[in-house]
Amino acid sequence: MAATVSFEGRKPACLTGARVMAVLALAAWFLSGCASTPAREQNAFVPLVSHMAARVKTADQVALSKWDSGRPVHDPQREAEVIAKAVAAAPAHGLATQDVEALFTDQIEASKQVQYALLDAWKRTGRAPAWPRRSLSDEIRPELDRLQIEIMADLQQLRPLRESADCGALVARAVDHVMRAAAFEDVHRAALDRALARVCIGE
Ligand SMILES: C=C(O[C@@H]1C=C(C(=O)O)C=C[C@H]1O)C(=O)O
Repeated sequence: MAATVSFEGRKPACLTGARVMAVLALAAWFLSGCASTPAREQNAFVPLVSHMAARVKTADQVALSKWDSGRPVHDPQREAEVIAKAVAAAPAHGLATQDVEALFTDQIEASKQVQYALLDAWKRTGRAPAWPRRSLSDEIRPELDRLQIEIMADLQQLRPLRESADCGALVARAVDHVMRAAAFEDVHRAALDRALARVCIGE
């Protein structure tokens, strides 16, 4: 046999049964660890973080629409509407109006952070990407309204956990999970951190 010939009849020390078993066990342990990583990341904050990330990502389309229309990033009337709608829905979700006002102020700030960053980048090159255009009033804002409803429902579910000692760590892990799954860019990640600023209570 080739192996016998090449080792001149001696069984190589590195191929003892015990060592083979040890290597296999190590591989199984390593693979089981890899396979279970995403499951561990499925903590209770993942839905909220996903919806907030989707809201942050929508800012790409908002920025593009504003590039085309020349409208300012900051629209105080729309912001007041967004916050008023969320605050009106707060009692039905068992949430304090001040809490909801703070959380949606953060969502809006996060959106503007992305918009300013993208518009600046486009100004530097003198052009915006050739993405398909979507209407701000008929498509993008209604999508933001839908995400607002999802975010409110998530917040209702998370009420006790938001006050727990490990809230910050759970949120941070959820961010990592969502960012990896969606392959977002640095600008979105920074804005998502901004959006999440007041999710944990009593930090
Ligand atoms: C998203 C927009 O841009 C800004 C961000 C808003 C938001 O995140 O809801 C609201 C108004 C604007 O200040 C928009 O104009 O619709």
